[in-house]
Amino acid sequence: MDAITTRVVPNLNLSGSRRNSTQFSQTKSVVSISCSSSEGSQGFDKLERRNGGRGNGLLYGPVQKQREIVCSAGAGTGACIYGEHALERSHAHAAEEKLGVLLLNLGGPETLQDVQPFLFNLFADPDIIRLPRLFRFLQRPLAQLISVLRAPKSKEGYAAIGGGSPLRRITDEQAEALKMALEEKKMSANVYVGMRYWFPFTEEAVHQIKKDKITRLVVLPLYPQYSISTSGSSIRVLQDMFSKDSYLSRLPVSIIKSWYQRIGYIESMANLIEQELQKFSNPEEVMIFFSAHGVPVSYVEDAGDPYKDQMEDCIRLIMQELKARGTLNEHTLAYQSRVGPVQWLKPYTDEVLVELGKNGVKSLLAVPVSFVSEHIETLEEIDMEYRELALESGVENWGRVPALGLSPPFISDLADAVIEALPSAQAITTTEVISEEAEADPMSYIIKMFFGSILAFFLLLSPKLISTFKKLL
Ligand SMILES: C=CC1=C(C)c2cc3[nH]c(cc4nc(cc5[nH]c(cc1n2)c(C)c5CCC(=O)O)C(CCC(=O)O)=C4C)c(C)c3C=C
Ligand SMILES: [Fe+2]
Repeated sequence: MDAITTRVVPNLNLSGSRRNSTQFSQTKSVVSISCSSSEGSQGFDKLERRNGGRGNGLLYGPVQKQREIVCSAGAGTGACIYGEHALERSHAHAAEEKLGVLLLNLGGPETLQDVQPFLFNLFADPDIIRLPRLFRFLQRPLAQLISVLRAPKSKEGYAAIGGGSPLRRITDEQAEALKMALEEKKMSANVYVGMRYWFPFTEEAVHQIKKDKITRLVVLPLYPQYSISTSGSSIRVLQDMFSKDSYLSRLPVSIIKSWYQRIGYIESMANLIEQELQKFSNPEEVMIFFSAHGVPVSYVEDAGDPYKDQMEDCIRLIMQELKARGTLNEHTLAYQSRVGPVQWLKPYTDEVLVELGKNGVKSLLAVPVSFVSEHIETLEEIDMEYRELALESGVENWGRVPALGLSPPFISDLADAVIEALPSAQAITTTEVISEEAEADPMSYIIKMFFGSILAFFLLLSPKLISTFKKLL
């Protein structure tokens, strides 16, 4: 049969109800392209000059009006599975077109000096600290405050793993491996890396895509499950940029929003789990302990983040695969890495570890499941903090599954995901709605910013508040 079978996982409303706030960033001497992320990033211009090679000479432009957009690119939320003929067609496209793959990731500080500006960029993201609209003017002063207070603790963590995050190196290696895997499948493509909070920033990658005159683009966030705080935030930055540029707004784009349900990913995870289980003296007695990065409960309950549902579905699929292979171990899922005073998804990894130890569980295999590279939360939080906690609580045998990294079946499956996504690429169409902030009088924004900064300044000077914050962070 010639029919193309397409399975599209239900769509997400990416625009949600969030609006970007008008952003003031200083006028810079060089503006390669006018990219106005709603959060001017710290370290971006300064390090640009200092390091030259780290970026592309791309700097933020002066004050820009932000517009909310409704995006229709890459219509499917998750995997689109196409029949043979669609694949043939996409190979034919490859002959005429210049294909690009944009890998989106979080980014991480490369040195201890990078930690505070990296944290500023993270907390200045309205998808990370979701303030009510009335208080949005406090986003940047608050990000400054929290990043300064959080930096010492984060620095300790990064110091313990060698003084910086390995994320850039690993993501670059994954990009190279993906390019080769695509070539093996007779698909030639440029693969770009765009980080959300540190070098190379997404804006730099997009600038390069434009320079290279890419004619069709697949966007692949390196997060298996979708969250507003991760893939959602990176995609929003892209939407902002694409909607303001005549070339980018016409470029056919396919966005793979989540891919945890791909059989290649599930099998690769099951392979790693089986390999690590074999290292225990009694593999069948080991509890498989999935530890996912948490998000605040309000993301799921108020903002409709599908992250928790997708995570649970992901664990179900991995366990189903293991069962089919005759691996019948018990398992549990908990959430790690909470930050700040609000409620995060439960159960919390640290609390469950203590409980399991008390209940007599002797062997545990930790499985990081929300990320595909080693990073601070695997190398420091799991391998050091949680391991120690588990051993203190009565667990005797501890193991940890490595992140997928460059695992060949995993990279090969990512290449398949890219090839399958190509035919559905379409231009990002935008319905522009001028946001309230953009419509507002710029003077009132300046006044709000001024008083917000004063407020944040006094908060910063209050020792009592600082100690309260320090306890919370
Ligand atoms: C799926 C993965 C991730 C989700 C969901 C996520 C949400 C989220 N994170 C923070 C705060 C911090 N995250 C930090 C580092 C960090 N986060 C992820 C992944 C997810 N975050 C990764 C891979 C990394 C590490 C990068 C590296 O350098 O190796 C940090 C900085 C480190 C620290 O101080 O602990 C913070 C802070 C929030 C608030 C949030 C959801 C709202
Ligand atoms: Fe995080």
